[in-house]
Amino acid sequence: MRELTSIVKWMFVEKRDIFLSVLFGFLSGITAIGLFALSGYLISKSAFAPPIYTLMILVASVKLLGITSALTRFGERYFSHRGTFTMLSNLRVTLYKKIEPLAPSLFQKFRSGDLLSRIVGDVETLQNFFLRVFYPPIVLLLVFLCTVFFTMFFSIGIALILLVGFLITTFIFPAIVAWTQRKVDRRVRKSRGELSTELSEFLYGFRDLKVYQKLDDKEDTLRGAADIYLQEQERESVHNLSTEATNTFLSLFVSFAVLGVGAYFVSVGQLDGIFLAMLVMVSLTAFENTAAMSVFPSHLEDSRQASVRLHHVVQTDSEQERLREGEESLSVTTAPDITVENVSFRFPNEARDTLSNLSFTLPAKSKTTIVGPSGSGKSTIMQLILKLYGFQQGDIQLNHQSIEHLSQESIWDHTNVVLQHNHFFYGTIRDNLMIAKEDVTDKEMERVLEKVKLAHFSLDDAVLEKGENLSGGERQRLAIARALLKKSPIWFLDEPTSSMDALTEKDILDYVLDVAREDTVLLISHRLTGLEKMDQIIVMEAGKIVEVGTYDELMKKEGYFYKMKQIEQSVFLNA
Ligand SMILES: Nc1ncnc2c1ncn2[C@@H]1O[C@H](COP(=O)(O)OP(=O)(O)OP(=O)(O)O)[C@@H](O)[C@H]1O
Repeated sequence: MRELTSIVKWMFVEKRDIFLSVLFGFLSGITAIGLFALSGYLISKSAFAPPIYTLMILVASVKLLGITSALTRFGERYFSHRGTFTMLSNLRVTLYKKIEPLAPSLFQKFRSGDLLSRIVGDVETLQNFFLRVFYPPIVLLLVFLCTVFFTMFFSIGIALILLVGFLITTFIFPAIVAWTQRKVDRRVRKSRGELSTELSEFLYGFRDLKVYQKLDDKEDTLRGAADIYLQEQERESVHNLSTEATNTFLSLFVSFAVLGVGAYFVSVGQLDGIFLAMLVMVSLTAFENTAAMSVFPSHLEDSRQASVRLHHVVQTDSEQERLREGEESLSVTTAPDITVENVSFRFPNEARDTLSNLSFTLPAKSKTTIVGPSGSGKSTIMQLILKLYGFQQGDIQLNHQSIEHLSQESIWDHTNVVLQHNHFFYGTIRDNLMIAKEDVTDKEMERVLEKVKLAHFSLDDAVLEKGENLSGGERQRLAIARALLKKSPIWFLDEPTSSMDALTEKDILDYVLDVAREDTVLLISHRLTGLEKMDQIIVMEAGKIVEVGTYDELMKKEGYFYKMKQIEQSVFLNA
């Protein structure tokens, strides 16, 4: 319940619609009871042939109550739905704000399908929280208290029957149902998450599954997950329908009890017979509203589980939260120096350190390359400087400001980043370039495209999702074009030219280094060519730095770098 309370706090920012929904719900419930009570009284009274003006007043009142009831019902629906949509948007915005700083470590904890099912499905589920869980019981309680109070003027005994019936249908029965509901709901939710996970894996991996002829196996798994989900949904529907039927039976039973006991009271002279039909109508109408309580446990449980799952996604320890609150902005106008001091890092749930005791400095405006075998931790160090992961030991400073105290956004703001895999959005070349800078002109973009040898594209050319219609080298050049437009004083380039031919690679890297001559550049590279012009080369192996120096120094030393270079040359000559 703690999770539900905190999620509700994010949702219930706008309180006006909540108040209006309760008010109109109450007015609608009470006027509906008034309408049917008066109708019952009118029928009984007509049997005694009262004066015509009495009938006229009664008929006019019935009509007035009918119109009021319809209008207030409309008001209730209008405000409750408007409130629900506002709450959902509040929830989505708050959730996004909380999730954003947690990426990419979030993918460490959740598979993407599961995450999607939580962010979309569970948020959607919570739309029922206000509509079916929060305000209907408040309205029901208010309407019932007024009804019981009204009935007391005619018969205390019947008022007591209504009260007992109310307690059973509104509290006792839903509480029993809620107890069994937990298990049913948990199974539906679990199977939905599994189906969503399988489906997203199937879609993402479709091409590879096809090539490796494993499509049928995966389809079977997917069909199995879908069947389980359907079975669980069916079980849930049967459970909900039987709950609804039992609740209706109990409500009708109370109205029969009112009729029977009322008839007895009339026969012993404790109740005027003219009010009997009215009291039965009151009971029937009042218990009509308790039908909503039969779905209350299922929606409460749904909302509770959805909030637990959402809470789990955005959970951060309070220490991290505190640090985030005290963060400052990185303020640099020229290229800063970057110092890494005794940094050790281990990915969550991993047994061994990925980086151990790393120390190096990137002087302001310097050009540094990190080289090393695959898996030695080159990309990881870049991700730590970008504050995408928090490290366990050591410190990283930008211009002597520890990144622990700097906000992620301000670091990214001052950095041009080209990663190994860059994302491209469905749209045009222009849309994909404008992510770097919104006020960039077409001329600037065309110039940059030309510099990265993409002049054959126009800004209006289509880009498919994830850049599917571009070659690997074109995707990398487009990512470099994006970074060039950003014009920030720090450059992080993670194998930005690995899919390009040697000539294009050389031309583009030369151009980038020329543009970045006044900036601090960190380039991760697999290839050991063209490193002569770098100010320093850091050689890594198995998460440790094994050598640092200029190209000439490292070659002269004839150590690890020298050996790597020899191997590369021999592979090149043998190819
Ligand atoms: N999200 C992750 N969770 C757990 N381990 C990871 C994660 N990402 C990378 N690793 C591991 O950390 C180590 C270093 O990875 P990293 O990507 O930094 O290597 P790299 O030197 O950049 O390799 P490459 O040249 O192949 O890109 C590898 O052993 C890798 O398996």
